[in-house]
Amino acid sequence: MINQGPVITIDGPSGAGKGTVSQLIAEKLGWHILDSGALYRLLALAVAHHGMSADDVDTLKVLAEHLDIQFQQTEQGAIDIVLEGEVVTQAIRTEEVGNCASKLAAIPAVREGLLLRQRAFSQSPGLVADGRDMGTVVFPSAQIKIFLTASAQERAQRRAQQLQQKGETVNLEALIKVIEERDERDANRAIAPLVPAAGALVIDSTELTIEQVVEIIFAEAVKAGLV
Ligand SMILES: Nc1ncnc2c1ncn2[C@@H]1O[C@H](COP(=O)(O)OP(=O)(O)OP(=O)(O)O)[C@@H](O)[C@H]1O
Ligand SMILES: Nc1ccn([C@@H]2O[C@H](COP(=O)(O)O)[C@@H](O)[C@H]2O)c(=O)n1
Repeated sequence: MINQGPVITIDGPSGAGKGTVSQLIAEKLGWHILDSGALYRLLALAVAHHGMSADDVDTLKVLAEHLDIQFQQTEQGAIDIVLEGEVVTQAIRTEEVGNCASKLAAIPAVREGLLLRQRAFSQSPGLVADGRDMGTVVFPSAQIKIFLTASAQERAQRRAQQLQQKGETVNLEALIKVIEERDERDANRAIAPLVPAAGALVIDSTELTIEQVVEIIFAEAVKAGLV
């Protein structure tokens, strides 16, 4: 693997705060960011758009390798995610797309198809990589490995708040069930299951604020001489 700079991996279950924390750490360090879940979500959307079958694993692998994706900076400094020419930044964030992504993510050919694309994000001055297998499979030599978790109840409440802010109606019990199902599938699949990487620092954020989590990880970066 060509490593173009240091890597901090942040793995963990859905809603643990990986994306939020990765963004803040990357901003603080001036590093690149990889939201690997977005790649699985984009693939799920592309599969639906093309009416493809999840059984056709050879075609899925080719699609994963060649998926036409762009991350475009907007004038406001946000990132637009573009799939095959269409802005899908919001469309990929639904629980339905997350669930389809999680089903595709259990297929070895899909993971192989996305592997090199993910590694290509490792560029100077450094990368913060958020996902499920960043520390175990994609960047096993990462300088810092974090496993960020929180109780399913807390994660569902955070997700509910997020959805309510977007004007969506939420059934908390149903959301907990969906989150637990996704956890179960991600943690028990045969390939690249969601487990803490060897040597990972496990952070349970159930009782922590976003700022406290960022502080802990930043302190690790200082300790490792990355800052
Ligand atoms: N420690 C925290 N305390 C309170 N809210 C938090 C905390 N961490 C994250 N959140 C909030 O929880 C929600 C989910 O966070 P985020 O999207 O970062 O999770 P995630 O782990 O990336 O989830 P996914 O894997 O599904 O993308 C966001 O609204 C975020 O602001
Ligand atoms: N490294 C990864 C990242 C994600 N997945 C799968 O994609 C689903 C959606 O991810 P989000 O982080 O955007 O919620 C997730 O449930 C995983 O099944 C993965 O397998 N590996």
